[in-house]
Amino acid sequence: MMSYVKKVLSDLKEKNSSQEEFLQAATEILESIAPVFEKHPEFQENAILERLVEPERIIMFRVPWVDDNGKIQVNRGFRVQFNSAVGPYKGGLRFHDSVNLSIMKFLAFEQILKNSLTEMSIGGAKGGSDFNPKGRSDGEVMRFCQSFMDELYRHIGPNTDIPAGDMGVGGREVGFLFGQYKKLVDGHVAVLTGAGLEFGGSLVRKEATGYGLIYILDEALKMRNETIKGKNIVVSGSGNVAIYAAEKAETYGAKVLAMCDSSGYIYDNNGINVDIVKEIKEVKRGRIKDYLKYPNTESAQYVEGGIIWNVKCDIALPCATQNELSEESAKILAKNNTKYVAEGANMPSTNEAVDVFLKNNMLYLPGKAANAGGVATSALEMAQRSSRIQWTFEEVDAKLKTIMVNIYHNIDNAAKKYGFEGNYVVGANIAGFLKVANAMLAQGVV
Ligand SMILES: NC(=O)c1ccc[n+]([C@@H]2O[C@H](COP(=O)([O-])OP(=O)(O)OC[C@H]3O[C@@H](n4cnc5c(N)ncnc54)[C@H](O)[C@@H]3O)[C@@H](O)[C@H]2O)c1
Repeated sequence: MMSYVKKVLSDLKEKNSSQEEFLQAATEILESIAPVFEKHPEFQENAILERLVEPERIIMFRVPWVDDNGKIQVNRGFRVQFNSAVGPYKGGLRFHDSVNLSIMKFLAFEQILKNSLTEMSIGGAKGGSDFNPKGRSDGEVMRFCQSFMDELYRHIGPNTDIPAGDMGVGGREVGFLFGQYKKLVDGHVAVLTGAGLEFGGSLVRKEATGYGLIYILDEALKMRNETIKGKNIVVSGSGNVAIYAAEKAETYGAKVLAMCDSSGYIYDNNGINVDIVKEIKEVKRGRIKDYLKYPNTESAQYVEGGIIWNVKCDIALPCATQNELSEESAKILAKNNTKYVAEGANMPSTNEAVDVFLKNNMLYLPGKAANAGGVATSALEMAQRSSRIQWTFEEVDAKLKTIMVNIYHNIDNAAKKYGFEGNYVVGANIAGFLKVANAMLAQGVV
């Protein structure tokens, strides 16, 4: 059934020739689910793939705002509402200068399958802007968020589309976005997750993606009679996902040797103090090299512009951004005898890097499964808001853990069922796809 996949992919490439990241994600996903079409000819008969690769709706809009010097700035806003077969559109907003339509589409496409894997009845979307909050004042970020919402509000709602945070969009930005939405619709509506605890947010949401990554990794290791305890870990990034992955890994008895930002990485053979990284990134909004200015960090070094994957480790956790781990870096990991790679970020490893992991029999947990804890906890936030109940930290954390353990077994079983035992690219894509495809089939040609 590769011919069906090939045909859809070649049409897709022709129509979207400049959308590199989107084509990269689509190629990985479609090629890995090819075995499904032998067992399910009804999917081809009903043009499920042709429909799946075309977003239901894309919104692009102008975001004008005034900076602190009184100068007018113009950014571009996006919302890709890719698939609502399983539930209302759900997916984060990214504010970063690299944002473009290709990146939005790849993220939204991945999100469809990820959300399906959570088993929480949410469809796939993504949005954002080429605005970068880094170096901007709170006032500038607020005015940008207000202008962004002035357009976005008419396209979202608690039963249609519920955005959340992503890179560059944390608690501060969600607060400003929600404030403007509430004013425009005159209602305290649950339309953004990642909300502050004072206005409908959920405990554990902030920690969820990073914690979830460690929970699924822990389960995968347990199944191999291994533990996280005593392992050396490298975590790329130093943002929301990276910080809480590092924090949880340390409580499980691992040592985090290195973390980074887009300028360079810090390295400490005695283990990174995650509380300092939290202070730098969450409070000071500074750079990772500031780590060395803190007390008791004498054994740490900062490597400007270096590739973090050169640091020898047992476990690699890419938690920064797409395509941050190249084929060359994957070969270095393999040479250094790294046995486990679990992705906190979305598509951080290139398709060639993934081939290296699989060829070297490394355990590889792809982002759409391994970082699904964030969106799953967003769905738990929605459940709490609609029932007007607030669960305790322990309750939400326990549910998150159960979800991650279930995802692991779900992708493991799907891989086995289709004859690809231990290949979680195949396992995650097939398990995620089947639910969406069956929902689309049931709903007719819409
Ligand atoms: N926040 C979530 O709940 C969530 C959920 C699932 C997936 N993700 C994904 O995780 C990744 C990180 O998101 P986040 O929410 O932690 O964002 P964030 O903005 O909090 O942090 C991003 C981090 O990546 C670093 N970074 C960016 N570009 C880099 C580069 N080229 N090289 C090295 N470092 C770089 C930044 O310095 C920062 O430390 C993204 O791929 C995002 O889509 C996030």
